[in-house]
Amino acid sequence: MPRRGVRAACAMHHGCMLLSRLAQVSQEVAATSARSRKIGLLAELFRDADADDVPIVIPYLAGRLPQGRLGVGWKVLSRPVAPAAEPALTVREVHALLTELGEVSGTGAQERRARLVGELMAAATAEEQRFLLGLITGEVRQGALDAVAVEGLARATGAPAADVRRAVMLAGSLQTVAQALLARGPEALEGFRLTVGRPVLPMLAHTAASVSEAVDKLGVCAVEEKLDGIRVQLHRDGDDVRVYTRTLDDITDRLPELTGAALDLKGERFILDGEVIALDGAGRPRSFQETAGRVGSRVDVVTAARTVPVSPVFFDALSVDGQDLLDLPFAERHAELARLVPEPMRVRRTLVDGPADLSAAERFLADTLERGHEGVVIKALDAPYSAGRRGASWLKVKPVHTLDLVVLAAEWGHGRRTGKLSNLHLGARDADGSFAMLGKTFKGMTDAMLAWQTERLRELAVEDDGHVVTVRPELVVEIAYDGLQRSTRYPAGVTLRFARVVRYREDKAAAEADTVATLLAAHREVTR
Ligand SMILES: Nc1ncnc2c1ncn2[C@@H]1O[C@H](COP(=O)(O)OP(=O)(O)OP(=O)(O)O)[C@@H](O)[C@H]1O
Repeated sequence: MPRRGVRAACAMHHGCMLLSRLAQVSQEVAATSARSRKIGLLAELFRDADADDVPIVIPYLAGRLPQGRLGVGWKVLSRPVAPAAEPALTVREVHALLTELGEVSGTGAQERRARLVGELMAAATAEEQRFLLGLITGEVRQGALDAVAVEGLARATGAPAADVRRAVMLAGSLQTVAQALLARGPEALEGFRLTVGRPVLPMLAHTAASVSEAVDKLGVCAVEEKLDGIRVQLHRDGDDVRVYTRTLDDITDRLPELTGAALDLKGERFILDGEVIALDGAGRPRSFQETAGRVGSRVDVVTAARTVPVSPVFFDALSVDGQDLLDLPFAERHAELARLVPEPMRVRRTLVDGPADLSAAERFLADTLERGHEGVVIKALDAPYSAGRRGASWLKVKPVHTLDLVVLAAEWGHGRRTGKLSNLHLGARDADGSFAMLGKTFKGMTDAMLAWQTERLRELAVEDDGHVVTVRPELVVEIAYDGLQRSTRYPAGVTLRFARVVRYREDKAAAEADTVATLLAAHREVTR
């Protein structure tokens, strides 16, 4: 520091934000539990911010690193460095340096990383050092920051919050919308329209404990089979077909079957929402790993498609013939879907006439489980498509409960597992954005999973004491368990019984993991 290139770029923008401001606001937002105060703090920050700083400011406030992994360990980070007396670092300088840090590789990488961290810390004040440490180790997480930021942006720019939310869902990125809003004002929101070829975040479901609970809540509803495959969004514009995952990755090339299916449909322009799944000759689902393998690997697509062919099964239509259907009630969207997509390519469903018709819904669930699927999704017929949100109008019911937890640390294995990171420390999200450890498991992992997790966890490591490797809390893993038991050794006062790994959920971010509160609510009998 100072890094000349970055400084020069910054000097041209008078509004270049100082890191000290960001650190200060971050602390204030964390310290208050009042949502309106958080919104006010963020609105004030956004008003002062340069539009180009905002795509950095938002993830840093939320505790996310846009660079992904930095490869810097605790040993390097915790080395004491005399702090700067005066704040001078800009947010953009820090971002450039962390980006450079993330790109360091090859021989001498460790020394080079240590030197960069030293430079960064020496340029930071004591308060900024604390902020950076929290950011890099992933300890600082502001849960739900994005929702508060949407409101803050609305207040700072005078745009209606609902319009900002809709733009974010259509853009699939809060940062993009924030930048456009601050650069051009509320009119910029008109640029974010549903467009064939541009993916939007999918609508998600809440959990219901039983079919009757769901039908009670929703009244007249559709009960649909819940297929345990991979969520896909299919876009067709003439001959151009694109397939996106739930995290908006383009996987068109990996699933040639979907391009074929899209081109066979009668419509020329549409966006469909559904699941892709590998079925056996009898139409029963093959293992989830087989479906996931098709989506996860790019190697020899032709052979893969021959050995494990997958089928698309659609359940919603977002756009047909250039008409945006998002705000239409589900019943009307489904009518469009049925017009376009023939029966075998749509999920099975039954319509239920409210609680009086409960037995029909229960029979449908039993039949769906019988056919090897994991449960049902029960949907209100009058609800719009709330992209990117866990709408209250989709409720999933599954007999087997699993948890999506975050790996906090892992222990080096023994015997057959020497050299592998084996025993996982599992955490659930807590109200303050941190993670509470719920227990450990080394069960349920295949050899391939062990090898994979060892490699991934080493990349995320922040500390290794030779026994336990502490990692940035980023990997989400799906855990099956037999219940909870009280334990004073864990912060939530409970631990999982017979926890075992089902699969890694790379499609989920740590912020989407299950919370301590929902876990305790689901096991009230243990905690009472
Ligand atoms: N008929 C259906 N309607 C909606 N989603 C379905 C349907 N069948 C299967 N799904 C899948 O179920 C998911 C909805 O569950 P949810 O939004 O809670 O995500 P999730 O946490 O990944 O769910 P889970 O962990 O239960 O698989 C969808 O993302 C989709 O992939």
